[in-house]
Amino acid sequence: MLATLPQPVEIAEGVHWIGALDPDLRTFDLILKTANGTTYNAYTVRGPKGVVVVDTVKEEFSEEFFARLEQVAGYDEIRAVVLNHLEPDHTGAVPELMRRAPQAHIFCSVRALKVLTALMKEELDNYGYTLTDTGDRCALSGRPISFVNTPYLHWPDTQCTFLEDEKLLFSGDVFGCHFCDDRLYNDRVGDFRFSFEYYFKHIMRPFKRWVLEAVDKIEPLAPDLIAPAHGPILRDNPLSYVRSYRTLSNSYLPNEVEGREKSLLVFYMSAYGATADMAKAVHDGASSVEGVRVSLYDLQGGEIEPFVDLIESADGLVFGSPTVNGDAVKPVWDVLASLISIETRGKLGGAFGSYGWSGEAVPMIEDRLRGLKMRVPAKGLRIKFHPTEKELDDCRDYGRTLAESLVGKAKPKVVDFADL
Ligand SMILES: Cc1cc2nc3c(=O)[nH]c(=O)nc-3n(C[C@H](O)[C@H](O)[C@H](O)COP(=O)(O)O)c2cc1C
Repeated sequence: MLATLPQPVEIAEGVHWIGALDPDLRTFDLILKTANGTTYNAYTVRGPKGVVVVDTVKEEFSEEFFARLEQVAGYDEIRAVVLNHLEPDHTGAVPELMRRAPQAHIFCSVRALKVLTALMKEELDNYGYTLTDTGDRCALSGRPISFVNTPYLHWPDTQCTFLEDEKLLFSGDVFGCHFCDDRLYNDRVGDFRFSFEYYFKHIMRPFKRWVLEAVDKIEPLAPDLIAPAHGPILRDNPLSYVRSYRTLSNSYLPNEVEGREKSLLVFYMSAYGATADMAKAVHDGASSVEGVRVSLYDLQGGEIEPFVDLIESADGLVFGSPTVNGDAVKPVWDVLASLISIETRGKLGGAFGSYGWSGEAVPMIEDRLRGLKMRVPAKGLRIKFHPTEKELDDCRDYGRTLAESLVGKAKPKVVDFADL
């Protein structure tokens, strides 16, 4: 039975897990699926001078959290509350905890102040708080603790907290995953590798460059134990999870070797063949530019997931969609929506498509590309119904212009047939 752990669990000398289990959760933060629910891990550290609470739980699990906390500490013993990440699933019980232990001093990262203020509102004036940065050290409850800021893993505010005498890293969402199993430890729970990688892919991947910076700071600490805010506590070979963050981040980094050929992907959808003909011409035009490798994909024939990996390592993306009922077609939107888990800033973008009378699809796609912080160097190409030979030349020109912009021969050219 995985539903409840009645007692706090001592995971190191004077350190207790006092979190909550949520085995029935199937969707997290609207975007993540979880076949195994999740946990909201919170901890206490007892030292000669009192108790530190590290993180809390989602608000609806507060009762469970306070019940466990009360088994290991009195509220008047709590000297500090460390907040590694201020997302509501870890801070839901913080306002009530502070009311019960108003003498406690809050520690969170410099970048967390705005979220802390939003969380506590005017109540924050009642409490003391310290904003931490990498390398800050102090003796909380009489035990040596240092902080490691890990910005953008996965919010600006995130940090890890290192209990030096136990070499225990409280890592917040870093190295976490959505996997609920009341056996708690990585060497005792079921196989959760898929969950760990899925979490990385959807939560950490867009910030992979920040992940690499964080790993550079964490690896030298050589933690003996990693206690994340979700999922199993990593006591068996904890450094392997740190290294796997490095490997995963590197695997998603585009190949930035100077002088390599650029990759341009052309995606399209077409009901009657007009946008398909445009796509082939855009592809041919782009392919005529030396140093650019161009690939053409009909979205009718593919699952989206593998495209996302291709897109991450590509330098440019062009989308072709007919206008249907004043919009671009759903498979195109599906790809564009799935780009939230990857880094698109600075990639080249373009759009083209056939239309009948109003032609909204192309400008709508361009807006989305700009919203993803992509560079749209030439105005998108719209053609009424089936393209003529002359219009196919325009498509080739458009493809060539985009490809030239990719290899630096940029002379952006405005091609607009809206008035045809
Ligand atoms: C169901 C349907 C709805 C359409 N709605 C629009 C529209 O809102 N605006 C427009 O400009 N064209 C509209 N069209 C016209 C198509 O965009 C046009 O036929 C186009 O050439 C189709 O391109 P394709 O051959 O690549 O599918 C519509 C066509 C269909 C079949």
